[in-house]
Amino acid sequence: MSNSAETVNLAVIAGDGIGPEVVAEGLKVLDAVTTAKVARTEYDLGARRWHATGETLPDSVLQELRDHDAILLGAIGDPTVPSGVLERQLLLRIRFELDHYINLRPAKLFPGVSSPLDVARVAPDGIDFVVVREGTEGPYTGNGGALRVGTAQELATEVSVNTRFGVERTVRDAFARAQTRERKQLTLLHKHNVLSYAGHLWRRTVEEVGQEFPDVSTAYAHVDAATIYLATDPGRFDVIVTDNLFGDIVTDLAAAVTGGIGLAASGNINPDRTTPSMFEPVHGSAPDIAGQGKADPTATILSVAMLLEHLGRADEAQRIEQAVAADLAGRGDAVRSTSQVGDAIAAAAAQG
Ligand SMILES: NC(=O)c1ccc[n+]([C@@H]2O[C@H](COP(=O)([O-])OP(=O)(O)OC[C@H]3O[C@@H](n4cnc5c(N)ncnc54)[C@H](O)[C@@H]3O)[C@@H](O)[C@H]2O)c1
Ligand SMILES: CC(C)[C@H](C(=O)O)[C@@H](O)C(=O)O
Ligand SMILES: [Mg+2]
Repeated sequence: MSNSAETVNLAVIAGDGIGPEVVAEGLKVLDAVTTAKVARTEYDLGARRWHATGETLPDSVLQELRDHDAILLGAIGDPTVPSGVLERQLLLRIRFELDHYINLRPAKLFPGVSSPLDVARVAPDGIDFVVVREGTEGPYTGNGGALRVGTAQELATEVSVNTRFGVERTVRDAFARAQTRERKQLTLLHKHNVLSYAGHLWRRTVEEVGQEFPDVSTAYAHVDAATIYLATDPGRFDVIVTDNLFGDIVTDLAAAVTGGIGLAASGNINPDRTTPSMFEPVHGSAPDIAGQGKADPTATILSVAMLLEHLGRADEAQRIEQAVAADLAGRGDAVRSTSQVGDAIAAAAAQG
């Protein structure tokens, strides 16, 4: 339980595309539910700033971010900026510099939410799992290069970096999460039939760390087969642990089968709490619907719940989850704007 008088120093990066639209609703719900004094600092980062100044993430801003209790991010990325510039130099830089080694992505099918799957047939007991995605290694480290660019002899490499240290801390975190859940089951997703060096490190680490968690059962699936199971038998998963890239891909699929990307929340977490963790929807800036009030803010609102939970305000997080669950149960086919969804959830959360 939290001290209701506490101040939460929150850094807000609304970002690009639908980012500002969904963040506004996330903050609306936060204000409706929390008794903490929220001191917000808004950071103008993303495409607008890059065009205006050429800056992505100045060192001084990164330093300021460190002084907050948590960060709320909307989305980064814009078609007018070369692909990868904002993603790498802004978003990934924050995740790496703040050592967000756990990218936590719950996938839960809420009652009343329609899935493209025939859930009654393929997941009669429901879908409720969490992906523990490694957040600071894998092919995301920028370890690679290109030679003879633009020629017929062009060569490009993108090396996946996996350290025992990085894999072990992720796997241990995933086991610990599995231990708190009813089914206590951990599945490693990898591709050790082909990616032998990294795959065997992950497999051995799961075997070894698993000795510390005898009550957690373990399973393994090659990531390609896992996409089959996510579509045909998603109820089999409880906690998934996987590397950075596989985790990115399977969490978009996980979102799709649990009602859509507009509902999928995430946390970039530093479990050691040496830096502020950052919470954001799994989705991107959705340039195709930006500025139209069509974006579903639910993923951001659920990310705010994860943020509150992380800050020890579990009761407030639960109130948001309950308000979202009630809203989802009653949604039907009605088309509502981004702010109408936010208003409804904020009102329910305030009462809860
Ligand atoms: N964490 C992030 O900031 C993040 C995550 C993913 C992608 N991106 C970036 O976003 C940009 C667009 O990427 P993309 O198109 O591949 O992925 P995207 O997630 O932005 O969009 C994929 C599809 O989902 C829809 N969608 C996304 N969020 C929605 C919401 N809240 N409500 C309703 N529909 C929603 C979009 O309209 C689109 O059809 C790229 O620059 C990409 O690099 C950023
Ligand atoms: C935009 C990109 C760097 C990011 C990722 O790959 O992690 C996104 O796809 C996500 O899922 O948060
Ligand atoms: Mg992604």
